Amino acid sequence: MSSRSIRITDSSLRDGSHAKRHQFSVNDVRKIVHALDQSGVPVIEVAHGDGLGGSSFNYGFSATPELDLIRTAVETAERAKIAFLMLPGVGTKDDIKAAYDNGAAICRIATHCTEADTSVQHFGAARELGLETVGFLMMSHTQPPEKLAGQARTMADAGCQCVYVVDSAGALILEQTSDRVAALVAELGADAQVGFHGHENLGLGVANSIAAVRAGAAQIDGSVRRFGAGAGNTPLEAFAAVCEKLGILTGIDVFAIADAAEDIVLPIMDEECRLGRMELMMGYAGVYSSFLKHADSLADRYGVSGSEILVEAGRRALIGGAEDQLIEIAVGLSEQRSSAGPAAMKG
Ligand SMILES: CC[C@H](O)CC(=O)C(=O)O
Ligand SMILES: [Mn+2]
Repeated sequence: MSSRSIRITDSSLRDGSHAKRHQFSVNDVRKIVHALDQSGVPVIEVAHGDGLGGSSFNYGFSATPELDLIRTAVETAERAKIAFLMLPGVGTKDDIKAAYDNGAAICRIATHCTEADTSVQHFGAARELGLETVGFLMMSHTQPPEKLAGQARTMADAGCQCVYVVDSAGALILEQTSDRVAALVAELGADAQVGFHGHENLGLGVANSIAAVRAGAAQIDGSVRRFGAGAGNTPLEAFAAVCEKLGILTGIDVFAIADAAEDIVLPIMDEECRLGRMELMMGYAGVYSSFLKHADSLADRYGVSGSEILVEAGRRALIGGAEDQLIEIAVGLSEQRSSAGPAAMKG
C-alpha cells in the first residue's frame, strides 16, 4: 500500500462561484473557510468563478468584490493558504498584485490548454512578488498527452511550480487522465509538480483523481459537497476518504470534512450540484463546465433545450470567453423551433 502524501486544494469558493452565480457574501466565505481550515484542508481557492476580474456582463457580476472575499478568507484561515485564480486577459498583473496585497499566498494562472504562452508574463510577475504559482491547462481532454506536456513546459519555464491537467468538461476517462498526467510528470521532472482538477459530468471525479495520483500527480483539486461548475467538482470529502483508505496522506480529517459538507456548505448552496441531463451532456460532448448556468438561463429565455445548446457548444469546440456564442446558439435553436411549428418541444 502506498504512503504518498499529496496536497489538496478546495475550489468551492472559486469554481462554486459559477454554481452560486457569483453571489458569495463575506459571511459565506468566513463560514466555509473556517470549516475547511478546521478540517485540515491545506489550500483554499477564492475568487470569481472566472478568476480575478471576472465580474462582468459576459461572465456575471459578483455580489461582493473578490478582494473583500480574499481578505476575509486570509483573516479567517489559521493554517490554510489562500489561493486565487486568474485568466490572462480577464485579469491583469495589477489584479495579481492586489490579491497579493490582500494576503493571498498562491497564484493560479489558467489558460486554454494550447495557449500557455499567454501566461508567461503573469508567472513572472507572480514569482517576483514571492507568490507560489500553479498553472491550469484548461480543457485538457482536447489535446493528446505530448501536446499538453509541451504546454506544461512553457508554463514551468515561465516560473510555474505546479502544472495542472484540468478536466474542465469532466470528459476525461481514467487512462485518458493518467496518460496526460504521466506525460507532464515525465516532461517536468524536478522542475515542477503536476496536479489534476476534475469535474463530475461523467461521475468520474474521484476515480480520475486517484488515477492522477497513481500517475504521479502531487496536487489534487476538489470541492466540498462538489460545490462547483457543471455537475460539480471532485467531491472533496469522498476523495479524502478514498485517499485515507488507500494510504494516500492528505492531512484532512474525514469526519470533520463530512460535517463541513453537510452542515456548513450545503446550506450555502442555492441547490445541490447534480448530474442531470445537461451536466451529462457536458461530459459527453466535452463542454466547458462553467457554461452550465449560462445555457440554463438562455434555455429559459428563448424557450429552447439547454442540452441542445450545450451539445452545439461542444460541436463548435467553444472555450471559455465564448459565452456570447451561447446566445447565438440559443437564438438559432429558437428560430428553428418557430419554423418547425408549435409541435416542437423544449427538452
Ligand atoms: C473559467 C475558469 C474555469 O472555471 C477554470 C476551471 O475551473 C476549469 O476549467 O475547470
Ligand atoms: Mn473547474
